[in-house]
Amino acid sequence: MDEAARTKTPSGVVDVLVPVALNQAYSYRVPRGLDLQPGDVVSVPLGAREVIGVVWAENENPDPRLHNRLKEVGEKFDVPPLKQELRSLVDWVANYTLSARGMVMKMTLRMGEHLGPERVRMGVRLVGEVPKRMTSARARLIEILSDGLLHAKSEAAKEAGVSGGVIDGLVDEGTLAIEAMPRALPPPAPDPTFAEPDFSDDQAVAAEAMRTFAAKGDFHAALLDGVTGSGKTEVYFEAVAEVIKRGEQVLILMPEIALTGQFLERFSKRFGVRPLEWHSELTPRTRARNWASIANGEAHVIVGARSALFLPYAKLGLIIVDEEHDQAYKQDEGAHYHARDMAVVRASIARIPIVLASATPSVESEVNARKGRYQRIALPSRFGGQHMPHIEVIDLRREGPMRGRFIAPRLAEKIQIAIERKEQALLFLNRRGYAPLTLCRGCGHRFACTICDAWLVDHRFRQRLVCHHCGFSMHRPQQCPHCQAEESLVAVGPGVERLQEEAASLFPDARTMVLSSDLITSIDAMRTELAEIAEGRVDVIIGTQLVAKGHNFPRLNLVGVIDADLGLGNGDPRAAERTYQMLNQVIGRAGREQGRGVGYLQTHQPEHPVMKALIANDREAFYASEIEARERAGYPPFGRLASLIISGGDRPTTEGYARKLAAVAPIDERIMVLGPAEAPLAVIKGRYRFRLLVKSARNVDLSHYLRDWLAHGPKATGNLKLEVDVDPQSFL
Ligand SMILES: Nc1ncnc2c1ncn2[C@@H]1O[C@H](COP(=O)(O)OP(=O)(O)OP(=O)(O)O)[C@@H](O)[C@H]1O
Ligand SMILES: [Zn+2]
Repeated sequence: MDEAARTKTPSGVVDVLVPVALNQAYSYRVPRGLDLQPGDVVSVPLGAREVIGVVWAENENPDPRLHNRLKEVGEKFDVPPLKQELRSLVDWVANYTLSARGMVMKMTLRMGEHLGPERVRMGVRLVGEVPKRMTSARARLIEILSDGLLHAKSEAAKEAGVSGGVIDGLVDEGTLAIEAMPRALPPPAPDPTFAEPDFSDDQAVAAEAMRTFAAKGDFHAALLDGVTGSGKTEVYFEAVAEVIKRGEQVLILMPEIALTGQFLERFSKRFGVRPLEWHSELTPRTRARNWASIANGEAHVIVGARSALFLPYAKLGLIIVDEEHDQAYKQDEGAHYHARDMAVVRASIARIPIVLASATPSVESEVNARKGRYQRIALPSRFGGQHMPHIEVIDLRREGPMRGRFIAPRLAEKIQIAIERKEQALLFLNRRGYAPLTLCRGCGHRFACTICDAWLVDHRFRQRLVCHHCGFSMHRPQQCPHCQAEESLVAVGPGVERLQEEAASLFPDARTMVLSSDLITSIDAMRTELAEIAEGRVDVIIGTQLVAKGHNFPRLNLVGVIDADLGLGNGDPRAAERTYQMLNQVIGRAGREQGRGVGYLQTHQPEHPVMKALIANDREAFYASEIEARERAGYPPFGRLASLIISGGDRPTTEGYARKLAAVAPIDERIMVLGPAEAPLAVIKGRYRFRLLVKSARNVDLSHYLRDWLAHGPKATGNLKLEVDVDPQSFL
């Protein structure tokens, strides 16, 4: 209906949604001669600015008295209109997450400043004799163009450090000629039969199920549930092949850009070309070009971070959410949305299939599969006859390392053996920096952030003490600022940098590498480091969660978890699930291609259900107990949660507002409002934080309840801020 039934706008007024924090669309007059439809991308005046917006609806009954006061639509851009499917998604997400619709819409228009068809760029080429009158500017330019090739005009001028006038002068004299630059070619199409893999028996069954699943069209969801190293990627590529054969587009969502390096290569081995990428580090020009080729249907397969969900696909036929359990899918700034859940919404609106893939499914998806809402496609064993890693416990109460050390003797011994065998070892510790706390041995002074309720983390590599919440940093002083004692400061606890120091002293001949997000300068640099590991040029890898998931390091057979208890017991209802997933994933990096993988868990609580399930490799035990616990407590997916985070510049006002808000919560027997309680991170960036937790039965429309409540409740004025997080993942 979008593209087909194009008629003039009879009322002469359209409602345009603009990319600002507003829910409603504004009315604008349609200038004579312009034909506008819902979905068209237009420019409109907004205050003193001109902004890009999207026609959301025709305004059929504009108020005639307002007509002359309405401003006019500026231009209509020459890009495909946003389809109904995408506009419905925007409405849905805004409604569900209580975010401003304009801000959700804004995510669909992230194409940079270049809008419309790519402009023809002019190039310059050396074609004639050198001129009689030479200047140094002319000489530099001619030097650059001496290869006789066509150079972009603006770039040649920039490189030579000359103005466009110098080029024009030489064109007039016949030395140079101006020609149009050829357009970038559309991305080549992936070939579904380029290199079909030989599947194992298990894989062949799953691959067939994938093809059938993808061929059905219409909305349905599958959980591709396969142990680490089972070949989930190879198997879901079969669904991708099926859909590109039909000429439709595929979106593959990845939680982290760190995972995409190896993925791009595997994709091109299977399909002959690379997929299109979408993430925050694309240059504006590439971003604009990729946006356009997604919108006009030239792009076939798009691999992207969560924001790729809101792109204007011309004919989306399948969505795959890889590592669907990953927390990184939740956006916790601006619109608080969960990209996996919203991907399911998009698939259902667009009536297309969706695959969620994971070795450690979220409890939500596991329950959906158990209840038959999602089709389960399982890969119960590793590819190539490889065994699942064997897991051993190192009980820190009995065989821990000596004071100030973090690698237990037994683990150190095993690493030494691995190094001698020319295998790799991975030490996992989900803590950036050198030490999480610095204190004075003399007076006990602890270094804390001045504006957050947090300790400063010692980063030796950068030589600073850093707050992980606001970025505040300071030089590590020589003496204690409190008691003035010299050389009295000690680092307490380990971070990955400190672990590297220990590894270097234990294994002096080994090559060690630390991988941690704060040490990464660019996506390219990170991909290079990961490739070096995969090639075996590192013996001991020390990393945070950045190395925990998805990677394939052929020579890695030993994983040591330095502090398996780190994520447990902080009162977070998802702590058990997250710890299970994280440890399972990281140990799953071991023994993928040759030899038997072993994981060592250093823990103080080997009897904890999560540790027991991991040690016994008993996934069923974990899900059964976790599902039961959630059901008993009415936690998701058996109930719903939302949190309201109230922050402000001073404690009494903030708490007072939180109390007033809680007091006016509408009474509903299916809903409980808990709090206000001081947030675990009680102060961030000098702002005091309180939380209200709203808990309801599963069948309650919690968004509706919240909207109703907030519409009637006291407003967050002045310095106060209220953030709504429906389906919170983080409880800090
Ligand atoms: N049929 C196959 N033929 C050749 N190689 C395969 C096949 N299946 C899997 N592999 C290889 O086995 C390794 C593991 O596969 P893959 O990374 O897809 O596993 P996974 O299930 O995604 O694991 P994880 O959950 O740990 O990320 C990869 O190197 C992959 O190329
Ligand atoms: Zn801080």
